[in-house]
Amino acid sequence: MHHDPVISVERLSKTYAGGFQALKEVSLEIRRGEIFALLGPNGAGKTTLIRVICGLVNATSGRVLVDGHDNVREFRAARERIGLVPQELTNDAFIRVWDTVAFSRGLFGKPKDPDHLEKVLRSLSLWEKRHNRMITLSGGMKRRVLIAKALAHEPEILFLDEPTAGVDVELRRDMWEVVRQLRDSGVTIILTTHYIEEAEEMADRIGVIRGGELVLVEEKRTLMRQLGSKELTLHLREPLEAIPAALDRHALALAEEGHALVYSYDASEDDEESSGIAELLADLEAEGIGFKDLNTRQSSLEEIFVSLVKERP
Ligand SMILES: Nc1ncnc2c1ncn2[C@@H]1O[C@H](COP(=O)(O)OP(=O)(O)OP(=O)(O)O)[C@@H](O)[C@H]1O
Repeated sequence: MHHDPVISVERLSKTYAGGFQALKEVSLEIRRGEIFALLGPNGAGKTTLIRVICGLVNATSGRVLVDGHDNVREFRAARERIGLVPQELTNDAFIRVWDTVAFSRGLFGKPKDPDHLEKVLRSLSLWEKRHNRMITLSGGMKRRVLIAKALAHEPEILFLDEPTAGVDVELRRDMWEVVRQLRDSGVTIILTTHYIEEAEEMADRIGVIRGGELVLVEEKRTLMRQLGSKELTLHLREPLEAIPAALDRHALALAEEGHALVYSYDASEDDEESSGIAELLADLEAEGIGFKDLNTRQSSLEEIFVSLVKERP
């Protein structure tokens, strides 16, 4: 993957006609070939940001470059590089799959290219359904058709606005696989989601938007390493009133009214030696503190996200 930006968003602000400011000086670079997940609570501005980048809504200030093209002054050049999979399923119920996908390509003034459409439909496992009317398709198939429509004009960048909202777990996994294959074929993907699990599973980088502000942009791995800590909980045979001084050197806390000891350590130090667990267990034994059982857990992206969204300035 290269690190040259395929999209540059520069100090973008959007105030809607009623006076509501939906975006506040958002700056962001999307790297060519990555999967970028935009996370944020309801009303945070995710859809607004996508719509401004795609040129469907005008920014109040700031600018967007798509592959170096200003998305307002060079609208056509910018827009033809982008495919957008919208949130809602708004399709003519009686149109046939092939026709609706071909129509989408036509909207961009691209010449007919049955070979390309075949490739797209096959990659989405829609080839057998190409003569079907939309109304005869399952929800999952309909979503695939939306993706096929967005890919019909051969965009380099694909926006997916909550691609799996309201779909069952199986279909969600199925969509993830489709998105991964697209990325592997060289398409840059930007998706918005409410599902932390989705970002955790799919994204190379994650952006968190809150109240119109981009509060964080980070590599998923870095994020999980920096913020993800592991906890070891020991359920004690006898409750403790306080942590003995001999255990001071360990990062311990008492829980469950003295019935449990919670030890926190860095999740990136996964080997026994650097986690300090061996020393802790030795010290516990020396102190005569016995435990019934122990378990570990790692903070997930979900907790990281919740803490980010909660801690308002
Ligand atoms: N056309 C509009 N006129 C006025 N306000 C709007 C308009 N569109 C959106 N907003 C407001 O801007 C804010 C951001 O909306 P947006 O749809 O971008 O959020 P979102 O992060 O995509 O939310 P969700 O996750 O619910 O889809 C919301 O408070 C919304 O009410």
